[in-house]
Amino acid sequence: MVFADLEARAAALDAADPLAPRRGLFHLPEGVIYLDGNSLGALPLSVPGRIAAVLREEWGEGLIRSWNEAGWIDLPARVAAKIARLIGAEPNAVLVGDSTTVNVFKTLDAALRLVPDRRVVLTDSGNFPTDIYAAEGLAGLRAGGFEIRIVRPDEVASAIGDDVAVVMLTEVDYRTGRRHDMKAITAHAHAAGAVTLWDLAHSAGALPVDLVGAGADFAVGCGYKYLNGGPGAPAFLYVAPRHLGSVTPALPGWLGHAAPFAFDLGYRPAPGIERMRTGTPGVLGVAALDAALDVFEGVDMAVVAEKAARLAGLFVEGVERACRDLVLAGPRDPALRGSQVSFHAEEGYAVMQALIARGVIGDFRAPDIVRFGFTPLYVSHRDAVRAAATLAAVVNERLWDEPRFKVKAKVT
Ligand SMILES: Cc1ncc(COP(=O)(O)O)c(C=O)c1O
Ligand SMILES: Nc1c(O)cccc1C(=O)C[C@H](N)C(=O)O
Repeated sequence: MVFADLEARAAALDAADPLAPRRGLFHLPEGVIYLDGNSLGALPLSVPGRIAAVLREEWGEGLIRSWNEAGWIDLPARVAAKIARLIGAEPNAVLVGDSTTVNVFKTLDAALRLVPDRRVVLTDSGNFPTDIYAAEGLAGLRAGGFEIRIVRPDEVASAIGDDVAVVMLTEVDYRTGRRHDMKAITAHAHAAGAVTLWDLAHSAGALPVDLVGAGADFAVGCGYKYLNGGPGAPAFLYVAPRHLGSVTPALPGWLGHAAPFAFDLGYRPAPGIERMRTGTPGVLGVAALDAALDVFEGVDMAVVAEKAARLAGLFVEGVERACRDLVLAGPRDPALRGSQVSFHAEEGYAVMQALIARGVIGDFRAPDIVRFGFTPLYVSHRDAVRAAATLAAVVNERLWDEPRFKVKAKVT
């Protein structure tokens, strides 16, 4: 076997892995090595039963009474508190709901209102496009608009000048895995009189995040990636408590009112983070996310990050040893990246399809990136080594060179 030594090392690491028992909390299809939890997390086994109970008992039997009797009305806040622990936020500073894109729009608007005399939103070319689209949409609605200045990721710190109102960044680059230094950039932004908005889509549930320690102002993130809330799961947003009193939502809604059931015609914001709520939360999605988040109970995110670094390290070592044609995209140092690694690959789309056909699921990102997410709660060290061996075989033996692997699907 090509990787006999790596296999032996992986087996020893698995045997000593404190997170290994967590794998049993997930449904994982037979014969699949799942390295795409950075796009859609795997299904926690607790979710189907919880959804069935919400449907049959709470909705079916309880009907409208369940808002009070099953606690639907407080459920988003309970879920938000679970997420808050994972991202180093104050428990009352996170709101669960809407999509990440909507939350970018809402928090960016709130951030800009804090710095009314400036007209630049600084971001980088590694940001996920939806954040920039949402900013463009907002710019079109605000009197006088604002400039969206896009620089290279390595230029961000030096580009924070005294005209910048908001530094809006995704902490972990969705393509390369490169990770920004949140604390340093936030300090830099504050020194220049700007505020920060962090997209944690590829951070929350993958890495230790410390919003309070970094002094972050605003943040958003996804529920369906490392938080395993299921396709289209509710997203979240964060507003630092020091800003909450002065933040008014761009799209106020009745459930964000100080007294929703007074049905006043005039809007008065709720005192806390609830003021950012636009409308009724999707209870089914929030309940699924609630059950899913239990897999993190008692988990130390520092231990998750250490395992992620070992998994990715084994994978990169295996791929680079066996396969000269693949070039690492993004940082080699685990301290500088998130929980994923990517390679530049010629015919990357077909390579990924051939890999998926052999039971190793990652994804492809244009123009030439094959991307692998390592979710330490359910990926083993052996998985990482076997995935590397399968990828090397696909590339070295040109197993991707079949017409069926070149047909582009609607969703990649
Ligand atoms: C960094 C980042 N932000 C935002 C999104 C989009 O989030 P949503 O589909 O919840 O709007 C994604 C992925 O789709 C992402 O990777
Ligand atoms: N949200 C997705 C979807 O509905 C279908 C396919 C992929 C996604 C993703 O989340 C993509 C992801 N943000 C990325 O990093 O590429």
